[in-house]
Amino acid sequence: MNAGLRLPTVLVVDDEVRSQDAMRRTLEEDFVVLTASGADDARTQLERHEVNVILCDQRMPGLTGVVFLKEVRERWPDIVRIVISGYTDSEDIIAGINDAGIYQYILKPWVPDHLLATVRNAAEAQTLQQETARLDLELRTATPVLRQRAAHKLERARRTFGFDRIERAAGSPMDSVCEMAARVARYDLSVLVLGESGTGKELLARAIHYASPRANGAFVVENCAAIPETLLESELFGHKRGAFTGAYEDHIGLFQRADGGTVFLDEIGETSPAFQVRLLRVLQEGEVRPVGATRAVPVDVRVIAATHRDLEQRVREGLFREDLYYRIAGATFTVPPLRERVGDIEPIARRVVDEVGIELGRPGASLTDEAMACLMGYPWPGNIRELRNELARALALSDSERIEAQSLSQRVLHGQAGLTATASAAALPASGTLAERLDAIEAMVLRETLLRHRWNKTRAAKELGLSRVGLRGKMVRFGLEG
Ligand SMILES: Nc1ncnc2c1ncn2[C@@H]1O[C@H](COP(=O)(O)OP(=O)(O)OP(=O)(O)O)[C@@H](O)[C@H]1O
Repeated sequence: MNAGLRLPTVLVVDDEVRSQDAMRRTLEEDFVVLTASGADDARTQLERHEVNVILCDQRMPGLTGVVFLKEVRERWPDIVRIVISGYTDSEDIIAGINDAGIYQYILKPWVPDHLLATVRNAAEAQTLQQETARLDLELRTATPVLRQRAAHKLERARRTFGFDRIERAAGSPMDSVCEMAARVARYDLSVLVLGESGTGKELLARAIHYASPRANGAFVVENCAAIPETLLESELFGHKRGAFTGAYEDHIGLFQRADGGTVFLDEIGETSPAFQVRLLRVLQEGEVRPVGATRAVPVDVRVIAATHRDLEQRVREGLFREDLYYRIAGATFTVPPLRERVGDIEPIARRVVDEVGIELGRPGASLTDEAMACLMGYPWPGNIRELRNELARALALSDSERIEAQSLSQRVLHGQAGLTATASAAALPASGTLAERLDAIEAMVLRETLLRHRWNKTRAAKELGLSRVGLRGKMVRFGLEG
């Protein structure tokens, strides 16, 4: 161990002292280990120390680990979250995996080597982003060898978070969104990302950051709808000790922490007029004044905002300030819902199964063709987030590493939402030429019928009034395989 290096800090939250001790012994060579026996204790530790990784038991007095980690995600989004649980808790955890943004869950009884490897990987993922903030200096001042190393690290971050990370099929509507966004990324314009929940707005914002000259700086995320307004101001702009009850120490806000980088303000449409005034002032003046402070601090950040609302409509209704709207909407992108880009389902599902497989400790997981066909026949009102939850649940319930159609939930299995919604406006593609929209509907009907007939082409063709050869031709055209 090198005494000169600062070890990353892990906070272990467990009400059993024996488990705390066992984890401390496993981790203490590589990490500074803090412990807490419950949520209150953990909050105090998080307020006092800079924690890199949190390891939390799912069974806690008063609330579950996942619920607590959701709060941690909202208040301290940079901390990597790991939950430890018994097998019987898995349904709860799966339901909360995305909400709480859990990096991994570890099953009890845990094995020391596995626990240590998981926490090491988590800490590495966390430092990757922080390291990029230091690269700028390194790049400017370092020897050629160090400069090369810094450039290599930045390249790694770009690969992890860049436009290539946004899975899509060839010719997807996301191609033009990514192409335009990549162009805009180079300039210091504010960006507004519109789109339904779970469509990948944050992913697009991250890709813009890493394709921008600010890539060496931090990318910080704040969900404006997740915390009460007073806390939001203090989170973004910081506060001075004693500014309000509970402000025991000075707190540096996200704008200052992201100096030189990008702040992603999610759900901006939910903010109040009073908050909008404050934000507008910060953006106009390029400085923040922490709550309770007398002096303002200059900050240099690019703002990318996102909302699932129709923001122009909210401006017309007087719910969102017009001047702020024009300030944040330097360039606007709309991420289409998944049902309008059915072709993207396959590559996204493959990526998600890979990721979820690793998160659940089952790497190498895959989908049968029948399961994939079910995914493609369903309209995904909750978009990619719903797809992710569905696949995590299906993999957890599968006996093998290959997810069968039978492991999918009833609504996805029977394409029921797809079938009923085919007739409803909700599933109809809302953009594209008439021919493109009719194609999307035709593909959905074919998929659903084939699925019901378990890919028996003779029966599906009969029901649809097609010849077998005619059906085969359409299947090739729409890329449908049983
Ligand atoms: N094209 C894609 N390829 C792979 N994964 C994707 C893609 N789009 C979204 N995802 C994944 O889907 C999940 C939801 O994406 P993200 O959080 O970016 O959506 P969002 O629109 O910002 O959601 P919300 O509005 O609810 O905050 C994330 O896990 C993200 O990694």
